[in-house]
Amino acid sequence: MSYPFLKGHGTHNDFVVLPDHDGSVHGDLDAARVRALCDRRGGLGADGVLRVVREQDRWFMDYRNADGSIAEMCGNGIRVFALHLVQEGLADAGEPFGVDTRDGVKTVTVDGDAHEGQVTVDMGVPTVLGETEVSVGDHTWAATHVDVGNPHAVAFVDDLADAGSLLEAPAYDAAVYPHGVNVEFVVRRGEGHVAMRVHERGAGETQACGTGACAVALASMAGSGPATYRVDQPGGTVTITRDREGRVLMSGPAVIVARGTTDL
Ligand SMILES: N[C@@H](CCC[C@H](N)C(=O)O)C(=O)O
Repeated sequence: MSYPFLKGHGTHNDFVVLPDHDGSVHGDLDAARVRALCDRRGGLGADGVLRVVREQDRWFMDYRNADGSIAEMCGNGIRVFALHLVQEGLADAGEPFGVDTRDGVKTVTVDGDAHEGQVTVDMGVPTVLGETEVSVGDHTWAATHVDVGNPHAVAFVDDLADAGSLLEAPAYDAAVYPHGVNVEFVVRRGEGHVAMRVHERGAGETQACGTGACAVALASMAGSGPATYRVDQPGGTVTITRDREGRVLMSGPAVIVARGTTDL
């Protein structure tokens, strides 16, 4: 069976987008199909899949990692998802609208010029849950446990190269993260400015992680007042702002690079 897809990315964290408005095309989307779509040699290649579903009066982002696992939320994915809706005339640029996720409804705004693909997402109020540890080989770092709807461990390192090749998942405390964890390695670049690498649960090292950038910014901010951080990643930069109420806004680019059909 042939069905439509799009390919897009947010700071080079890339996704296959599957329009499935009434759930009739991919209602049975299983892990094996997700893995086939995300396969970088035998498939379309991506870090994850975004299934676009209409539920009652809202759009639902059904997010899957490249290994077929389900995650609660994807920060780069939701920017691509929102841009897709605007480009298809299903939502308006310049107007905030809600996108449902497994972590609840997020309010997104695609900038007035949809071709620029700059999207802001209200990520809610992430929670800093305390200290833990992560390891790569025989190197262990203290890390901050941050819940951005999905789980993160943020480790400050002397040099981003200290994390090594990241071909393997860093070791973590399974009692703290019974469902796995996304691990960010961070260095400070200056006032309100950090750089990071990430090893994502279910996808390996990716070029960027939106929820990870929020976790990193929160772990970097002193106190609890308003603050803005620039977060550089191998695939690009996002801006993270915490407001007076502790809500976190993420702004960054989104791009749709291809549209087609696939038999996968
Ligand atoms: N790349 C995403 C996060 C995707 C989910 C993550 N791998 C998990 O399993 O929690 C982002 O941009 O936030």
